Amino acid sequence: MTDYLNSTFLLRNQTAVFLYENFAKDMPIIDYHCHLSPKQIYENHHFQNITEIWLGGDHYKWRVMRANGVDESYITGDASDYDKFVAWAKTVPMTLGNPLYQWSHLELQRFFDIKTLLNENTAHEIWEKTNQLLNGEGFGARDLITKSNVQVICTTDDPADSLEYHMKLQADKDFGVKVVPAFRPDKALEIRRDTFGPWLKQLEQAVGKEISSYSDLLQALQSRAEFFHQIGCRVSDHALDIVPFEEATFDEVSDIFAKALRGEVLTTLEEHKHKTCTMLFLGKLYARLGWVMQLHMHAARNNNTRMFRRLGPDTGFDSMNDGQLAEALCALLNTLDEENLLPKTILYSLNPKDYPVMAALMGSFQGDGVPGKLQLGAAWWYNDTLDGMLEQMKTLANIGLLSRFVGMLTDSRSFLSYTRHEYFRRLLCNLLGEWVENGEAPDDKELLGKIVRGICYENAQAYFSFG
Ligand SMILES: O=C(O)[C@@H](O)[C@H](O)[C@H](O)C(=O)CO
Repeated sequence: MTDYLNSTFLLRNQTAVFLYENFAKDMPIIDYHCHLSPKQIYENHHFQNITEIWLGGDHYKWRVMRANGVDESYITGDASDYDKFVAWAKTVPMTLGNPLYQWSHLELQRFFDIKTLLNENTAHEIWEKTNQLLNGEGFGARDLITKSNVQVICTTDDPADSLEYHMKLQADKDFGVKVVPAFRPDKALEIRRDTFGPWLKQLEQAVGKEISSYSDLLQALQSRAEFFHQIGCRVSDHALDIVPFEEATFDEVSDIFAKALRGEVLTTLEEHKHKTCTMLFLGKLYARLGWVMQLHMHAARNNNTRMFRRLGPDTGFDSMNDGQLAEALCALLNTLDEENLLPKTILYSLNPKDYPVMAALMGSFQGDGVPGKLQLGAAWWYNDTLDGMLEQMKTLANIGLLSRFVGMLTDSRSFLSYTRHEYFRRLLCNLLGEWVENGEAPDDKELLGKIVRGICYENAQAYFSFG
């Protein structure tokens, strides 16, 4: 059997190998979007076993286990951790072709030095070896981050969050990794969801005052954003499953907010007016703070009502929205730009049909002397696959500037997912290497090295200015 995932994994030509070894492999990681727990980082959480760290919250794995016919009790149910791991081990061979197959073995190799293929027959030995290591020194959350050469971690945080653990981490001079929050005010926009009322109470607690008007809401959001800024936040994040754009006066939206506070049902039009007005307020706020605005668009979340009632969000029952994007997104960006208050913005869509639309639209708003002011976001979720990453990079190269791309992120809930950066860096170097060896690009190692270093690290360092 060939040495699986060997040193030239995904590097199919000599130029690719040279670029990866000399310019990509050792660059630090700036993980500017993830869902890791700042509490677990602060506490250097030690994981009981491989099931906790690998399967504890990873709905990517849960989805393929379901598709493989595994009973829910072995996924999110009450089966033992060992039985859940065996169920995953039985599934892994069936994932061949899905990046989970490569990621799983890459993680076993990079963190546990295990080169054995995971399957039902090897499950027990791998369970034993991984748990022995996890229960020893050097496998706490902080250790895994440090081993992965991570320099910055951007978690995903609600405006009402106390940021207790971010502050504790920043006071801890023994931990050399910067852990900063990202401002994710989705619940402020989702005015028709039943989460809105309870969340408003949490926000009132956080700002120490009642929120009884739309003006109060905006003041509270601004106050929290300024607090987040003090704690090092330089990026916001929005899940815009659809991009609404319905202009309305401040008074109209204030009336809509009052109607919601009275518990009255809002129309879709009223919801969209609220979302549009709030997004415009926040976009201008981000521009004034110098933040980056991330828009995660066209997810179709929580499709399975029965399972949503049972398990809640982010449990593997999401898919892609195939709606239209161009007009509303252009109106949002243009309205902000007209006041010279369009922030640095990263556009993600869960539907790759939107890549050329977003890449072309970006070109209408680049400028202000900021290289890559608008970014085509890294291949997201169902697209962070070999094909998806290549499609995103090729679209950006064809329509915009790949050289100014701020590169990969893990977007993960697992501390073992940093191998996704390696996977991406290998793909990037192979893409450039193929262009060189096909004669489509010059064999100019200085230029190629500058571009590779930029996409792997230097562009993100300059773009996010985390300090
Ligand atoms: O940030 C998001 O909305 C998504 O990334 C979502 O959290 C999803 O669960 C995910 O992690 C996809 O990688």
